[in-house]
Amino acid sequence: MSPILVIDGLSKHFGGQPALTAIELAVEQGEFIALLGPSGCGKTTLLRCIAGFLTPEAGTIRVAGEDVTHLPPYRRPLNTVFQNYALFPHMSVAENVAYGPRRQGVAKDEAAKRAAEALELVGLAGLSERLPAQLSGGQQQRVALARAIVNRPQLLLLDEPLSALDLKLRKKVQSELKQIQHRLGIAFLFVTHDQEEAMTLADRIVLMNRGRIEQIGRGQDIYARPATRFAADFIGDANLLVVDRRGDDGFSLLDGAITLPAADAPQGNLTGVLRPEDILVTTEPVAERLALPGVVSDIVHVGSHASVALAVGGATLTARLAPSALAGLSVGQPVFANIRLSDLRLVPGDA
Ligand SMILES: Nc1ncnc2c1ncn2[C@@H]1O[C@H](COP(=O)(O)OP(=O)(O)OP(=O)(O)O)[C@@H](O)[C@H]1O
Repeated sequence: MSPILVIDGLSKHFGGQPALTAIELAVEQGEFIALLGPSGCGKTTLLRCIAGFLTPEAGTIRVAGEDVTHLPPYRRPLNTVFQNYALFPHMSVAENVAYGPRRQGVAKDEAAKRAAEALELVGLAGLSERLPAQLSGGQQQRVALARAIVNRPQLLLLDEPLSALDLKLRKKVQSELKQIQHRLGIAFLFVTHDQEEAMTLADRIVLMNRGRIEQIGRGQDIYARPATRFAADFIGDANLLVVDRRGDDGFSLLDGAITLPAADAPQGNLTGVLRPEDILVTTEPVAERLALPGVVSDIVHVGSHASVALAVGGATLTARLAPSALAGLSVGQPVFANIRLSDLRLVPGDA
């Protein structure tokens, strides 16, 4: 199967400032992709270039094998669900969904049939005669989705479609959205700045920073093997440590820096990434780990686990502990932070 979307060397500037730089991306048919990154990193700009609302200065965009870079939005075989999915308040749900096909000249009966099918797909078949004001926020969101899929696009772009919903409803609509996407079998490109949402929904995450792609991969793979300091910090919690090459053969934590044998460490500035759950906190040193003596400086209970701050070797490390491992620990207590070299990931850039 050839990819549904291929982006090659895409760049976009606003007033001389780069908003997107050399973007390369291929999305497979039926894939759920999350475009994730902090505010201002270029997610919406990338989506708008794909939709055709912005023209890039360089690069190409291919959808279903066709170069659409210079086609107007309505000629592209895709559709977009926007953040504020304004429905027509005076039209019924069914009329809202049939509106697009009707405007394209589809006969009334056929448009109504397509709208009914789209509403069936999003699970709203029973509510087609209601007005938008008679629906919940989540149901309105599904009407917006039905409107976007009524013409069966091959690719659906979604720009933070759940951001107007409160947290509880958002979680519910997330799982519905995933099921609908699966049923439809069309590729979704979903913009979010919420890493948990991206982890929950996406087959693969495209992590963006300052107009560039930092890393592409499954959420759990980016978490386990971040390619950059930014990726390590953005996906999940991380202890980010300065790496110091001492040239001796020891691995230790001294003066706030991880020291490594020079021979083991790649060239350039490096950050050591250590996940909180990889630190074992004990009162006695653990064999076959580097047992670093330290003191508990804080304990914070976070739902199902506790976050324990440790003053160790001039650095503060955060460990994640299950409640059972907490027994007997208190602030000010001397402990050992036991770590393994194999759990330390070295990424380019300063800590
Ligand atoms: N029309 C515009 N004119 C000038 N600068 C713009 C325009 N649109 C976006 N930018 C700038 O381009 C950069 C990327 O913006 P973009 O909206 O793509 O970010 P984003 O990742 O979607 O952010 P958010 O999560 O806040 O929506 C930002 O620095 C933004 O200020």
